[in-house]
Amino acid sequence: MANPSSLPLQEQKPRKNTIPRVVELIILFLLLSLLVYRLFHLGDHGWPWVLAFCCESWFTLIWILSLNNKWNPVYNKTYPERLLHWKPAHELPSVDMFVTTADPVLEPPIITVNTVLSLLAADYPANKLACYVSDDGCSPLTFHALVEAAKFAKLWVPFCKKFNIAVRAPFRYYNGESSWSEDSSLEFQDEWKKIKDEYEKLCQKIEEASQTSAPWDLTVDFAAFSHTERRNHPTIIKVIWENKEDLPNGLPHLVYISREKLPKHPHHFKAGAMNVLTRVSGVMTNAPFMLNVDCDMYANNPQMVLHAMCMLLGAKNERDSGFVQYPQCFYDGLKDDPFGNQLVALFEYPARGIAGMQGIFYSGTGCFHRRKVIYGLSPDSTVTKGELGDESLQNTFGKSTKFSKSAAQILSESQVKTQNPSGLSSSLEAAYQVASCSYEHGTSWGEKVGWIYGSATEDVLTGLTIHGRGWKSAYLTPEPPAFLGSAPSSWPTTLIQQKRWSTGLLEILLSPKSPIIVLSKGKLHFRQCLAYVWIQMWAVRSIPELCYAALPAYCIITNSHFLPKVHEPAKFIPVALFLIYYIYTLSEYLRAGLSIQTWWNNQKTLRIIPMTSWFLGFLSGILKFLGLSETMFEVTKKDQTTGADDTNANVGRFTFDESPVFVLGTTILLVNLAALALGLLRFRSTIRGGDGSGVGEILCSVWLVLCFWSFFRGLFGTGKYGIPFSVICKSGALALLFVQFCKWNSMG
Ligand SMILES: O=c1ccn([C@@H]2O[C@H](COP(=O)(O)OP(=O)(O)O[C@H]3O[C@H](CO)[C@@H](O)[C@H](O)[C@H]3O)[C@@H](O)[C@H]2O)c(=O)[nH]1
Ligand SMILES: [Mn+2]
Repeated sequence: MANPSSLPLQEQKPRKNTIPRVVELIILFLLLSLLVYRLFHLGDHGWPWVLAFCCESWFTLIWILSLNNKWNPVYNKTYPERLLHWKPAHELPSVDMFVTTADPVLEPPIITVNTVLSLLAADYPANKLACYVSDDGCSPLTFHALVEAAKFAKLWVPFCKKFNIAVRAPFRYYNGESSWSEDSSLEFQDEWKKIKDEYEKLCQKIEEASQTSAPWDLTVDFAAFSHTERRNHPTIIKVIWENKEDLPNGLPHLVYISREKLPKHPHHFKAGAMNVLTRVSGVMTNAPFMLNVDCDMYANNPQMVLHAMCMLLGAKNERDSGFVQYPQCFYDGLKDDPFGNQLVALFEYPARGIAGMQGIFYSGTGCFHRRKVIYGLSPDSTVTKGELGDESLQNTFGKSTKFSKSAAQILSESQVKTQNPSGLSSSLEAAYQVASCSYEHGTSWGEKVGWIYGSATEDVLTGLTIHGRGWKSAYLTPEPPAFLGSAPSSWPTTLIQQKRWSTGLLEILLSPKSPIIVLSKGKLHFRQCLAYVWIQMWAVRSIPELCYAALPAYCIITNSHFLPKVHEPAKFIPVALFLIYYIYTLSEYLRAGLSIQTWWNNQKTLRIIPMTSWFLGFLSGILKFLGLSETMFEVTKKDQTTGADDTNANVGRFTFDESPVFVLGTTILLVNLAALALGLLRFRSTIRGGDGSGVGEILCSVWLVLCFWSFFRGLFGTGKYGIPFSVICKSGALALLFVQFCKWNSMG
């Protein structure tokens, strides 16, 4: 038998992919044939033909990019049980765990508390872990909840470890009917009930505190919160719990941080919060690895640290695991993903393929970073004495001597553990210093080190910067999933989230940090660059999508055509494309274990989102580029349970509000309805052929109406299920304008 300590901690296996590849190439061939056909007939038709040609060229380009993404899918397997043979527990490296929260209303503290509890209970020596919570909401309620949570953790964590509980976020654990069977030991049953009671008390305390306006005594522990405003307050740092005796079976440190905020000062949203977390943890515990999660992403697999360590310590070459990313998965997802926001297919196909190149993108949560990578190191780079000099360090990392020392330790990879003989509180002064607004002034934070500023999708930008230095990243998909979060539970929230993402991604593409510029510096792989371009073009893709969607209606209204006629053999090209493409996507969904309904729901949203959210994202990205406005970060609302209550028929129903995204969507629907009405009036001549619009245009228009079916229902819905009257009016006016435009054009 092999010596267990010589077995690899991780393996990467390519995933067989022959049939999808062949189909992808067939689709590419068909797209190219369509383009050739169009080119040959360019002279015979008007501008709809030219526009169709442009759009289809674009779609072909996107197809090539997506083909590149999916070409070499890989699968990583990790062996946490071998890790313990490999290294005794007390030699495992430390990990600082970061949780960000920003708004006690949109992100109820009980959710953050559960995430924190799940992290504190991870299967890892407790004296190697520290948990830091950043609260951009500066909320005494969040702080209060965490203080109470720490008390509960003293029962919860030992209970989880003693009985090897699978799910360590109590709200999920106690959600199941009964988590024990008849033959569980009496001792277990007793503790189970006792702790369930305690958890209910905890929930009640937090609930009560959120009802009353100021239940806490602002004079004692909460004094720091008096006279604070969310956007204007000094730093607050509280060591809620400290593992003073350094016990491996104790409870990890728990620290609350609300960084300083001043009204006119740029705070860089989550990226700014992450940098403060990085620095405060640097002066306090300075672990070589950092895990970060959003407040709603609880650890669902207690071994997630061990799995990540297999990759971080077990990669043949350190450069192969600059960071380790777990997929974003969601709990209690609505049945059949009505809003298309559960991202399963995205994390199964493109993500796995990109993992086979330079590595998956950093996606903001469920990610382990090497601190030295975040501090700007390149793989194999050796740090010179000069760079470790005080002056150089302070220019890069700021004026705190304590922080500079900690950074020097990380950069020179000296194994000496930060000795904090007098405990975390001895670092408080330095912690306050590095969390202040002015600290980053004149340093490299947000530029070369830390989370990079300048995009609402700071995650993709930060990951790109890391790949740009030559690091690779690893994608881990253990079973059960490492982290689970809450997907937006409503349609407006989904569209707003997509808008933020597309804007943020476009911001990167248009900035000096764009992948194309990074590519020219030499360390970003070419195919990886294409993958970044693919995702960062989301917003831009709205334009050809909208144009192409306007074509069928335009042609029907003006009685012209942009598709081959029924009698032409060339008609088989679009028909084959349509059929093969949709069968291909359906097979992807089925292989990933998703339902046909999920596939169809996703296909619909894949048409709606680009034409609505991404288009608005495009506009705000361009405005920002022209310096006319600043982009914002609208925090996504988190619900504790979403689909759990299946008896409620309205769960997953589409709701609408007055947002411009709905004006766009409704307009597209109305235009197509108008076109179809006209087409029906002319139905007989349409069927007979001639040079006017034909069956193809009608079918396309019908298809669009099907894709926008939720909007169709919204026209007749009442209350929040109906599209607001003002939106219908605006859309009606826009639709009329479009019809009028078509008429002018056909006359001119
Ligand atoms: O000023 C801010 C704004 C947000 N956040 C936190 O950032 C996280 C993500 O915000 P959320 O509203 O949940 O956005 P999502 O769109 O769901 O987040 C995805 O997309 C973001 C980039 O747009 C990434 O940062 C996230 O990690 C990724 O999960 C949450 O923990 C927030 O508390 C802050 O700490 N400060
Ligand atoms: Mn989120």
